[in-house]
Order: sequence, then C-alpha cells, then structure tokens
Amino acid sequence: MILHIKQVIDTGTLSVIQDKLGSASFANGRESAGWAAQGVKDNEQLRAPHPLIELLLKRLQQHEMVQQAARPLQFVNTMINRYQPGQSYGTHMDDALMFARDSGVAISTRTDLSFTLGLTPLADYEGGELVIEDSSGERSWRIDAGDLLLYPSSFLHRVNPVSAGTRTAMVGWIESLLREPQQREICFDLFQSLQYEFNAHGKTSQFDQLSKTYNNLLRRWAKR
Ligand SMILES: O=C(O)CCC(=O)C(=O)O
Ligand SMILES: [Fe+2]
Repeated sequence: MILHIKQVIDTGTLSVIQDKLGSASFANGRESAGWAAQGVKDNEQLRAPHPLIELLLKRLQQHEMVQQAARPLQFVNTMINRYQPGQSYGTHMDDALMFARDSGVAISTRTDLSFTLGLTPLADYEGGELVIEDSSGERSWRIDAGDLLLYPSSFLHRVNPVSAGTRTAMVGWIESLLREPQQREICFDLFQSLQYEFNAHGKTSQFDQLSKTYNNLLRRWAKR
C-alpha cells in the first residue's frame, strides 16, 4: 500500500517552515548515505535534532490517517533534504536498520515505511519526481507542499533530477507496530469500513462486530 495523503501540514505551519529554511545551513547529503547509496546521492540535508523537524514530525504524528496507515512505533532519522537544479538521488535501497542519531545509545530501528513530506509547491520546481519500482514497473509522484507520500521501505526508488527551482522535502523512516505491509493494509481497510458504517448507520451491531474484528486483529498483530 502506497499512500499519497494530501494536505498533512496546514498552510500556516508550511509558510513558517519555508521562511525559516531560507536561512538554515544544509550539509552534503552523502554524509548519511549507506556505502552503496553514496555514489548516487546528490543533494543537501538538514538533520535532527532541529526545531523545524520537531515541529513537522509532531504534525505528522498527530495526523489521524498517518496513524491508521503506519501504526508507528518509532520515527527514525528524519531529515529535511533539498535538491538544486541538476541534483538527484539515483536508484537505491533504504537501509533496513537505522540508528536513532541523537539517542546516545546505539539501538537499531527497523525501517518498515519510508516517507516524503513535500515542502515546495509544485509550481516552484520542475522534475524531482519520486519514482518507486516494483515487479510490475515504475510509478512516479511529484509531491506538493504539505503532501505526504508513505510507502513500504522494501521498494527500490529514486528521485529524478530537478530541472528548475529547488525541491525541498522532509524524509524519514518509521518502525511500525504492524511489521507486514499486508497487516497494515488489512487494518487500514477495516478501519475505513468501520468509520463508514458508523457515519452511515451509527453504532449498529454490524459496527460492533467490525470493531471487534478490527481491534482483535490489531491486538494479535501489534508488536513492539
Ligand atoms: O527526497 C525524497 O523524496 C526521497 C529521498 C530518499 O529516497 C532517501 O533519502 O533515502
Ligand atoms: Fe531512499
């Protein structure tokens, strides 16, 4: 399940972020790339801990659909990245295990989901598509400011070269309470049905039974 969730960040927060990022100092993106990805990663980045990342992360964590779709246990390695014209991030695989950078203790976190949260309006850059590959081929997304793309970390992916403007985004990884993509999709779908039933007919016996199944599956599968 790959989800494109629109308008995860309100326009007020976005304009504060865009304004403050203007004076932030970015480092070379290769610093945090895995050994094999270093050769294909050409961007700049701002890493945690940083107040702007904290603010955006808080908004993401409070978002109902993000909670339902990802069932996050932990967010790890969240950063803001930036691609200038000509910059790109070639095809790569995200590391399965990452270290929480500022925790002091080296405990690895499993990356079940990757996300990109757009920070630049579509009209302000060209190119810079996030392309995800699977056995059936490729699909690409241009991500608008405030929109989130949430995808399983198990896919090869790349960011095409930016041809004009600057593409800024927050990216990061999530360890989920539901490890398998299929478990997440089943729970997500059930929750949608549950909400639909409640909104259409109220707390019916059909709702109660769906709720029982949904909560018992979550209880069975959720693992920390
Ligand atoms: O900028 C993006 O949308 C994705 C970046 C990425 O794939 C990564 O940092 O591993
Ligand atoms: Fe990646």
